[in-house]
This record gives sequence, C-alpha cells and structure tokens, in this order.
Amino acid sequence: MSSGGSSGASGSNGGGNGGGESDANEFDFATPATDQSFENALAKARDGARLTVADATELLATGTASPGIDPVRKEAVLEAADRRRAEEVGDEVTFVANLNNNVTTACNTGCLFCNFKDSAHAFEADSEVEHAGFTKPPAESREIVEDALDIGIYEVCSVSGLHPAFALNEEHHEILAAYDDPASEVNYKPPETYATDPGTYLEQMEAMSVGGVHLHSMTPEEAYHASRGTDWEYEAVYGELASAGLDSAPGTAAEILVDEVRDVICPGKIRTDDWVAAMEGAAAAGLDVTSTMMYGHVETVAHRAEHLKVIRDLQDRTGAITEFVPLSFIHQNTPLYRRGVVDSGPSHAEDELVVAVARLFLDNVDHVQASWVKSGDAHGIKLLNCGADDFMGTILSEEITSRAGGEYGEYRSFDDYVEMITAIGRTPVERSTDYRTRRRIDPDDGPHGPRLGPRADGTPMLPNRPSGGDGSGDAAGASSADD
Ligand SMILES: C[S@@+](CC[C@H](N)C(=O)[O-])C[C@H]1O[C@@H](n2cnc3c(N)ncnc32)[C@H](O)[C@@H]1O
Ligand SMILES: Nc1c(NC[C@H](O)[C@H](O)[C@H](O)CO)[nH]c(=O)[nH]c1=O
Ligand SMILES: N[C@@H](Cc1ccc(O)cc1)C(=O)O
Ligand code: SF4
Repeated sequence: MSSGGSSGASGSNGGGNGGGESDANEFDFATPATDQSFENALAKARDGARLTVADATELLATGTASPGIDPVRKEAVLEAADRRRAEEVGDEVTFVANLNNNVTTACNTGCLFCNFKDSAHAFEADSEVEHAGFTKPPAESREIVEDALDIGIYEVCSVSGLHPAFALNEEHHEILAAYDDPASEVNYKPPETYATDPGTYLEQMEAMSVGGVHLHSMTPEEAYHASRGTDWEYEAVYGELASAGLDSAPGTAAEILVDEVRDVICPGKIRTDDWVAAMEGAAAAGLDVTSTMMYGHVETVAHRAEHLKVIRDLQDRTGAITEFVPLSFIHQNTPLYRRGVVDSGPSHAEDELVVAVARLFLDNVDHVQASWVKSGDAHGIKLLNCGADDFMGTILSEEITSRAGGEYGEYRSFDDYVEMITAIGRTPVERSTDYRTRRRIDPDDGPHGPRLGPRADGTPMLPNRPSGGDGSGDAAGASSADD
C-alpha cells in the first residue's frame, strides 16, 4: 500500500472535488464532474423533484466546476433542506432513551478507519499480548441491559467485533469446525481457544432481549459473520435472530457503498451487493433497519451521492428504513490517519451538506439523524437546522468514537436534550426506536426523564458509571470483562 500523504482526504475535504491536485497514489479518486449545473440541481431540490446522482453531487460540492465549498451556495442548500424537513416532519426533534452494549472488540477484519477493534489473537487464553478490549459473556450482557432498564431505557443497541469464536448457534459451530483449516478458511476458532467465550449470537440475543426492551443489533457485517461458511440466506439468519429477540438491525458497516472505496478503507468487509442483500434479508424477516454513511475519508462527493442512491433504491424496494444516520469520520487514532492516507475527517461545512443533501435526496426516508457523539453539542444542534430531525439517544456507553479519538463523551440526559432542543425553538420528543411511539416533552415540566421504556416512570436517568470515555469498555455500571 502506498501512503502518499493526505491526497485522498484533502480532495474530499476541500469541497469534495476529488484528489485532483495532490500526489498520484492508489487512494486518489478522479475529480467528479457532472453534466448537471449547481443552479439546476438547486432548483430541482427547491421544487421537490426527485434528485439524480449528478444533482446530489453538485449540491454536495456546491458546484463541481469550482474547487472548495462556496459559502453562499452552501447556505442555499441548507435552507432548502431545512424547509423540506419542516414540511415533512415539522418542528419536533426526537431522541431515544437507549443503551449501547457492545459485546466484544475482538476482530480480525482490519478496517482502516476503525480503532474500536483489537486483534482477536490477543484474546486467546495463552496470549501474552496486552489489550484494552473486552468480551462480555451473555450473562454479563443481560445484567447490563437489566440495570439500564431500571433507569428507564427503551432500546439496547449492540454492535460488535467479528470474534472468530462467534457463531450463530451450535449447528453453525459444527459446520465451521468441520472445515479443514477453519481459521484461514472461515475465520473460525473454537470458543475454548479464548479467555472468554462470547457465546453464540442467538445466546447474546436471548440474553439482551429482556424485560420488553427493544433490541437493535446485528449489522449486515455481523449477519455475514453469523452465516460465514454456510449457504444460509440472510432472511433465514435474521429470522432466527428475530425469534431469539432481535427487533431491528443497524445499517452500519455501510461506510461508503461503492466498491472502489471499500477496496481502500475496508478490503476485508463484505461488498456493496452483499450489504444490500443482508439489509433486504432483514427486511424480509420483518425487521426494521436503519441506514448510515461513514464519510469524510478518502471518498469524493460523487461517491457520497452514489451511496445515497443505493440507500434510496433499497428503501423503494423495502420501505424498512426508519432513519438515515450520517457518521462523520473520526480520524485521530485510526490507521487511515496514522499511515498518512488522510489528514483529517470532514469539515463542519461538509457535515452540514451531507445532512442537507440526505434530507433532499432521500425523499423516501423520514428521519435524518444528527449525532452529538460525532459532532458535539454545538455542531450537532447546527445540524438540526440543516435538515436533521433526530438527535440519536442517551447511549450511556460509547466505545467506537471514543477509541477513534472522539471527545464528546458517552451520555446525554433528558434535561440536556430538552435544553438543547428548546434553545433552537423546536419541540423535544422522546421516541421509540421505530419512531411510531412518541411523547412530546413539556420543557417547563422538569426535571425530565424517560417514560416510554418498559420500566420508565419519568425519573431522570442517573447512570451509575465513571464519567468520560477512556475506551476501556465499561458500560452502564457493569464491571469490565477484559480477557
Ligand atoms: C465499529 S463497527 C461494529 C460493528 C461491526 N463490526 C461492523 O463493522 O458492522 C460499527 C460502525 O462504526 C463506524 N465507525 C467505526 N470507526 C469509525 C470512525 N473512526 N469514525 C466514524 N465511524 C466509525 C463504522 O461505520 C462501522 O461500520
Ligand atoms: N449516530 C450515532 C448513533 N445513533 C444510533 C442511535 O443511538 C439509535 O440506536 C438509533 O437511532 C436507533 O434508535 N449511535 C451511536 O452510538 N453513535 C452515533 O454516532
Ligand atoms: N454505533 C454506531 C452508530 C449507529 C448504531 C446504530 C444505528 O442504527 C445507527 C448508527 C457508531 O457509533 O458509529
Ligand atoms: S468496523 Fe467492524 S468489522 Fe471493521 S474492524 Fe471495526 S469492528 Fe471490525
């Protein structure tokens, strides 16, 4: 691999015109040019016409004909998106009382944007390699969810590394173990190899699906891992997971859904077609799904626009997508940054344009999320005025962004939410994961706490855990389970 400076990212950061002026290397994507003009694209967006990939590219770049982001044009795009948001979903800003409970950081997939994972080898019982990761057996997962239910959460969101000992169920263990060389052929080692057994995926689902909580888990990449080495259909795999308690699936692992970008940032991951097939399988199994895009690394604005088209087409076919979650790339501790492939994540202007163009382009997805984890409070609030109408959730625990170098903590209280949302003249609304159940919150009736969770009674959440994210993996008052 070459590491020719920051060319890929400087191209996309400098207004999204590709890596045109920088050193040629394999991470340079061609400068996008379209046969559309910025003005025409903006006029179509204002009229509510369905946008093309070329339209979206022009809007994201504030015109591909000139380099950099034009501030006046940017404001026009943001204004059109904010107006569309108001017409489509009104002035409510939703958020969910939820808990992140990630089960393991052991992973060999090697995505170059990720610092969440630890090399799975370090988790082996006879390994002397130090690591700060964790694996939580099912009983520990259950205890963590139980404790969080007591303080009022509605949802548990669980995404994990692809631990080599993870299998869907006992039958899957047998199939994987029967390979001649399971480790190299199907990324499998038996649980007894490791200091801590993660259990099966079905056992983790059963453990976390407790007390009426909504279980949001199993990304397409995890569904692939839960069926590796077999000919099982995604619909059947998600069906079994649903029978064990899964309620909806996160559409992470999407990154950029263009294979030439995946080849650079996550060559070990499933390709775009497989990601789409997994999401369709989840939908066919009756699950809601979310959708994401992780942007601001080596890709161009044209790749972002193509990604949005993949999501819109998927939603046209399934109707199962509840929200779109833009994930702003956090660069500090990642291999992409440390190896000099990128020199930063996206600028604030790029974040704003991604939210705005998602709102305008994804005419079939109702909700666009702003993330205080990725952007912090002030910029997150700004994104709510660029087309976003959801402000994610309380989460209580955060490992992905903090390990990548993010600095915005791992919890927001209901009082924080009410203050931030009313500060911009909007209405705070507690939601269910699927947005179908909502509760408008009277700002004057504080202190505020969750009421939609199975055990929620309006008491403010008081998470029993050390404050600040040190990436050590403690979650909501549980002990860490370092292997
Ligand atoms: C860490 S993975 C965990 C789940 C599973 N291993 C997978 O890849 O689907 C979940 C998602 O976190 C996001 N993520 C990881 N590192 C990130 C970073 N440095 N900045 C922003 N998002 C990141 C990616 O979109 C990734 O798909
Ligand atoms: N944007 C981020 C999220 N979003 C997910 C929500 O918290 C929630 O699970 C979803 O909206 C379904 O209800 N979660 C994170 O941990 N980090 C983010 O940056
Ligand atoms: N946990 C993911 C974000 C995420 C999770 C679930 C979703 O449905 C959407 C987004 C991250 O921090 O990157
Ligand atoms: S993004 Fe997921 S699959 Fe990729 S290295 Fe990180 S944990 Fe593993």
